[in-house]
Amino acid sequence: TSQKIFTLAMVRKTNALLLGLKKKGFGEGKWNGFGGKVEKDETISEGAVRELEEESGLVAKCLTKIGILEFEFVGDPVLFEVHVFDVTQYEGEPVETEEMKPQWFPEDGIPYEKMWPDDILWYPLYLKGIKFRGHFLYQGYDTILNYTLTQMDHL
Ligand SMILES: CN1CCN(c2cc(NC3CC3)nc(N)n2)CC1
Repeated sequence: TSQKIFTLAMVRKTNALLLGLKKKGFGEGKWNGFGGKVEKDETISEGAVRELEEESGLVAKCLTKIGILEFEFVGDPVLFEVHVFDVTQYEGEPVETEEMKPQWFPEDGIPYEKMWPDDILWYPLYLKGIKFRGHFLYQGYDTILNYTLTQMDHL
């Protein structure tokens, strides 16, 4: 199988999480962190910083790798590998862009029903500061056939 590397930056402040409503493309209509593809000439974290600024206007000053999520789709040989980062120090205020409409959510008010089905499984670990590696087998884009989610001490 081939692997496509993506980034996902989760921006947090005291008891609140910044999510963006994806306005077009993959994941349209879902709330999510900010991210995209990693270009050939950049590291994964450089890609995460670039996508966060492109999609939200925020400039990450400090980001921590907190998870790796692998997504497999029945019948599709391409494996998605999503590198998840926690951003606690940033410059600027979130702005709506062509891609994303940003909104702060309280940690106990995450709109899971309007997010990818895997989020409700790994967000609780993320919000407790637990680093994780997960592998999800999807059938289509709405059904998780099975998954593994493992706590990691170092990423
Ligand atoms: C550039 N993006 C970043 C976010 N990303 C995903 C995917 C995902 N589930 C996969 C079944 C699709 N779940 C979350 N939370 N994010 C896809 C690629």
